[in-house]
Amino acid sequence: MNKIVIVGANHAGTAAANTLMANYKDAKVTIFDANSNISFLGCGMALWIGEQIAGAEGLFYSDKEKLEAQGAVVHMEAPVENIDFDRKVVYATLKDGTKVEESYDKVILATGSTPIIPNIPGIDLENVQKVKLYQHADEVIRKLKTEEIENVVVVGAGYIGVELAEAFERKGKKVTLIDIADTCLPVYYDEPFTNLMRENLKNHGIHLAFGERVLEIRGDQKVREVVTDKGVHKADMVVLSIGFRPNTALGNGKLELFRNGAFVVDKHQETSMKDVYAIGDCATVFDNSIQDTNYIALASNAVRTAIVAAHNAGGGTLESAGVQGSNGICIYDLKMLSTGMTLAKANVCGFEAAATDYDDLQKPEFIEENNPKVKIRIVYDKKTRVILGAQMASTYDISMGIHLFSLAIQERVTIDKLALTDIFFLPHFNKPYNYITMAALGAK
Ligand SMILES: Cc1cc2nc3c(=O)[nH]c(=O)nc-3n(C[C@H](O)[C@H](O)[C@H](O)COP(=O)(O)OP(=O)(O)OC[C@H]3O[C@@H](n4cnc5c(N)ncnc54)[C@H](O)[C@@H]3O)c2cc1C
Ligand SMILES: NC(=O)C1=CN([C@@H]2O[C@H](COP(=O)(O)OP(=O)(O)OC[C@H]3O[C@@H](n4cnc5c(N)ncnc54)[C@H](O)[C@@H]3O)[C@@H](O)[C@H]2O)C=CC1
Repeated sequence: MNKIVIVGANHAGTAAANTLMANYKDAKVTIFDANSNISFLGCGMALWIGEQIAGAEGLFYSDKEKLEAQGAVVHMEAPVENIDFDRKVVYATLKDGTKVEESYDKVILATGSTPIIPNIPGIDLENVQKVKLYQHADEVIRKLKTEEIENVVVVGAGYIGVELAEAFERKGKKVTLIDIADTCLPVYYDEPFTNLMRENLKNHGIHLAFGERVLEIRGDQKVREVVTDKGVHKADMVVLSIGFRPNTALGNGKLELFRNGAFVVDKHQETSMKDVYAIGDCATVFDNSIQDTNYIALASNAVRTAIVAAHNAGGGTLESAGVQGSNGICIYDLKMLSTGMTLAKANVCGFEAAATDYDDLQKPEFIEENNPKVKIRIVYDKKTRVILGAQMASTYDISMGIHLFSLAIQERVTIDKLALTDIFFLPHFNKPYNYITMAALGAK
């Protein structure tokens, strides 16, 4: 028997448990999670808040019962308080207060992340909201139902902030979106693309306050305004979305940490200590675009890293292929996708990088319906010609295209090889001179 304890059972922990129980019959899996629910798809939070879906029911895909039906022992509302890595024992408190000690052969840490909370005055005022868990979204929705929430200020115009700004606007709120950077989504896109999203948000009446540093949140008991270095914004609710911080307190000085505090793992998802694995938002990833260790908090990475860890902890051998941080967003029908590095980031990282851009229609001009504009940028290394990143935007569903670039970065394909890659043509779908080919051919 191989005793495996999984700490944290959201996307990463659940995927690890499923993989173990499907493939390793001798694995005795015990799971602890501090929360009362698991598998909440945060990606559906904006759709739920903006009432684009009927409710939250469909945003869960697993629970204690499903995991137990496969053979796991699952403790919910049972925070793990300490791990003795030398004795290989996990210490937790169960819901009824019972203290338990669970020994293991292998432990998988899937403790995820928590939202970063800025250290500014007024942060504890009523109606200053975090947005990570199901409970957070539920609370926001309950408060939105009251008449008193008219002005919503979203701090952080990354993926969560932009998605929630749309959701609040759909609910008829006056929305201000603040970012310390001078644009939205700066982590994922270069200026030609962030400009598209900026215009999109502005055209839907969202007030943009980019390049502003939040100094203070003011109110009586409840929040009333947000003060930045450039002005004051009225606020009945403030939503904080300035990124995630990995939850790694259980490492307790024993495990090597990355610069942001994430558990450093190798390509088997093993931490600096043997038989201790870490997956999902609490761990690092190998980023193929920079060819180095990085931190990229995504549910997609959580699932993949979990599969790798589960096979290695279960007794098999599986190496991660690394990741490119591929991602996408859809705001009022504008779809944007990116993978790897932006040009700006590549240059900051010391690459001699260049970008090749192409704007076109999705299909030949003679297709008069459902034929929107598309925009693409491919970032490559001028010296090696290796593709480093790609960005795409359209109101057309071009999302499958970004996977090609994800694989290209993973496999270190050059821009010249991509230019000659066999890309099919059918007018119902695309052009004979496909924009991917055209952008690649345009590389200097
Ligand atoms: C609003 C929103 C939208 C998002 N949209 C997307 C998207 O579209 N695409 C995408 O790829 N990603 C998206 N993400 C990111 C994605 O949700 C995270 O990357 C993902 O949740 C990471 O999963 P995880 O299991 O590693 O960590 P978490 O989801 O953080 O789960 C960690 C689990 O560990 C438990 N835990 C922590 N400490 C302990 C302890 N000491 N003892 C016991 N249990 C513990 C917690 O209770 C929790 O259940 C979104 C996130 C949010 C908030
Ligand atoms: N569609 C998707 O794939 C989604 C992915 N996610 C993931 O969840 C994680 C967390 O998302 P976010 O919180 O949106 O992080 P993020 O990293 O996407 O964006 C954070 C934003 O906050 C800004 N910021 C940082 N400090 C600030 C400050 N003090 N004041 C004002 N602005 C500040 C940054 O400039 C950045 O624009 C990310 O890894 C993200 O990729 C979240 C939602 C959707």
